[in-house]
Amino acid sequence: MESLYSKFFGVGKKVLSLIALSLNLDEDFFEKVGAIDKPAAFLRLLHYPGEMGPHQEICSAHTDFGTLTLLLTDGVQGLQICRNKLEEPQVWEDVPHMEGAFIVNIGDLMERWTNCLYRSTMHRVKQSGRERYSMAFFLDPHPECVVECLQSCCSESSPPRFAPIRSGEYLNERFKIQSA
Ligand SMILES: O=C(O)CCC(=O)C(=O)O
Ligand SMILES: [Fe+2]
Repeated sequence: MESLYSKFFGVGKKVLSLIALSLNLDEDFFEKVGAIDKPAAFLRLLHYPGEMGPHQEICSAHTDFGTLTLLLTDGVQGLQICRNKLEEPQVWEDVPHMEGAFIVNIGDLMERWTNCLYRSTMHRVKQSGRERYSMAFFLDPHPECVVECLQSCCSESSPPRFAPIRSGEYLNERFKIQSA
């Protein structure tokens, strides 16, 4: 489990360095500000039994709260994304399984950092009638990490949409709402 965690961590770090380069930042920017942190990053092992009652969605539509999420599934279909979460009605697309590939979901804190340049991915899991296993690795920043609009993501015509916030404060609030 330890080495699996380290592998996910390494891939997450690499993806974050590519995102940093795409934003004209140093490649280790997110690492330096505490966006990637042990043990804030955590791995969730998921098992969906084949028969889950009358509900169509076995994991309802949501965005993940943190920086990035890496997903590995056993290939059983069910995961869907909505490319434009603001559109009504929402349009859902199946995420095709690619052997050996990670699925990368952008989280809400990355959306805040980039002033919506990178939008957090709205996703859900629909029941397929088949048993399904997946692993989700959530890259959450250090609780003290302050998430504020990046210079390269705002301008006079596109001012910051979100106030700076400490990651711990933001995530606690989201978890509280989720479990209410
Ligand atoms: O099982 C999956 O494919 C997705 C799980 C998920 O979105 C989550 O745990 O946040
Ligand atoms: Fe999720």
